[in-house]
Amino acid sequence: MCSPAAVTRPLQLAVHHGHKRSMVLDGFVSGGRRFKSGASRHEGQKLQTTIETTPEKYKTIDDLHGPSLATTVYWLFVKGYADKSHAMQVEHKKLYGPIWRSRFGPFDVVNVASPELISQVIRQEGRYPVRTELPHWKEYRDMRGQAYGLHVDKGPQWYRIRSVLNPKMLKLAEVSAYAPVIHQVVGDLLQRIETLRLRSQDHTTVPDLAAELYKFGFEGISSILFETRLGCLQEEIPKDTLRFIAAANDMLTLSETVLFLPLWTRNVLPYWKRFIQAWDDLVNVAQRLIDHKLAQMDAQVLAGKQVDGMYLTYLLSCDKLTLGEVYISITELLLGGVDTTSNTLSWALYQLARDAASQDRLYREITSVCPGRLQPRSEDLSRMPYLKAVIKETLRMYPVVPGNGRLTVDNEVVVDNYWFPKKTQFHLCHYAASHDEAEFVDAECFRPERWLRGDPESYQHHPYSFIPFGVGVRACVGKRVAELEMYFALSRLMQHYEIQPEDGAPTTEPKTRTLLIPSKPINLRFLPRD
Ligand code: HEM
Repeated sequence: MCSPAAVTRPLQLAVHHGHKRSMVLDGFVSGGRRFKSGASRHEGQKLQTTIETTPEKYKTIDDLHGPSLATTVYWLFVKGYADKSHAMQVEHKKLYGPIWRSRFGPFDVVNVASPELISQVIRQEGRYPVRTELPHWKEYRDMRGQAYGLHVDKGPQWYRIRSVLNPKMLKLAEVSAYAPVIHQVVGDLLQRIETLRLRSQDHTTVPDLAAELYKFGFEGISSILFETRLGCLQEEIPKDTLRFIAAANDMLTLSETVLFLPLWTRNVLPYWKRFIQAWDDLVNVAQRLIDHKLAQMDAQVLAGKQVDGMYLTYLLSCDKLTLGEVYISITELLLGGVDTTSNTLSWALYQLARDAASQDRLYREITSVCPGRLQPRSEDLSRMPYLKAVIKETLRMYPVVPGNGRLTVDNEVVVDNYWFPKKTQFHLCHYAASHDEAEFVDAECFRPERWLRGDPESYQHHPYSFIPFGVGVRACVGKRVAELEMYFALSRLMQHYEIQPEDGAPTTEPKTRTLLIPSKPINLRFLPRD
């Protein structure tokens, strides 16, 4: 039961599964010890030395426990974890401990599920971290002679692209420039919610909220990336936009399927052809929108006018990427920015609807900072700690990317006294880490308060127990934009409506479809505030 009183239990800090030797990783003392609660546990102590022990003294990947192929098949298809791999992380951690090996056909993966071990992997990720190989994406790019982009390019080439994409995505001051366009899109979302609510039988219920928020996510990120509106939130969605939305969805859904299927199935089953078609549609629409912007910019230059704009204008005019790289980069940013933001918002609203006290506290904070339904500005957000805490707590409970990856490329690594060769695929179990009771007391309960500094219910946790956007140079490039979209959407929805679940609505569990999404439609009641 998620009772408020239970939160005050102090964090239990146990010595992590008997591993005592301190290890030097990437210049930081890491070791098996867990840090005591408080700031010091977050400060790795810099040392000059390197791993002193020779590989022979370590255990190897073959010493790791884990499910066999048959056991994995049993878990996935008999026990029903095929669409619950987030929950399988938790169960496997209980069975095998915080590090285990899974083999499934051609896949051979080392899972790490404690914050300490996740930090050990990340700290050895090198200068140009790689998440995983995407051979099917590369094959498509090669077929069409396209640029590789963020997900396929590696090493210095990846870093070059990433360095161009970063500044106007990750710097807070730069991202604030997108506030007006995000507010426009939030305005459309509010209208859409109002229309749907009034159209419902009880004039309050909006059915399948996640589907509406998906359109919001698509419109929001497109309006920044393409500097144009696509009309996703209109009653009649333009045909090209529908094709774009369908292509993004198909590509992401089919990406997993085609990776698992053997090559010979491509001539028999429809999936590979549909995967190619989805990519073609995606890139074609993106290309057309970008070419249109380019033509506008050329016209401005010819007319002797100043070329001004936002993200796309910057990418097209900075001369640091080829046009082909701009096409692919913008498409990849779009793919990263739709479901992630929208699903997080869906879960936040789902939890707030069920927790009147949290919703009330949030509403009071918003009205005190932005009275009379004033639109929040970027600078107002620093006075809205509870709003930020709500989003953090949502991402802790429902990390939309429930598992991340790191493929060791340049070096062998040592994790938890095991030595791993180059080309080892690690799976970082974000979900298991952020649901660990030792890190987050009453981990299954929604408690935004735990993120408030100075609040009696706040406490320290290991920094790697909560990394929903990843960390380091490869971390999410869209973090700042995602946060701005979610803060603005949530605060303005709260200004206009009190939200409630439908009467007798059952709890909605998450399921994994690469991302962590609701397993069934979320229908919520939107009651207008005075
Ligand atoms: C709630 C929202 C979001 C969450 C939780 C999220 C989470 C993540 C995570 C966990 C990664 C992997 C990081 C790593 O490997 O360390 C990632 C990568 C990425 N994300 Fe996001 N993301 C979100 C929103 C966005 C948005 C809005 C965009 C686009 C503007 C975006 C674009 C990307 C891209 C392009 C990458 C790959 C970066 C690279 O490989 O260099 N994401 N995201």
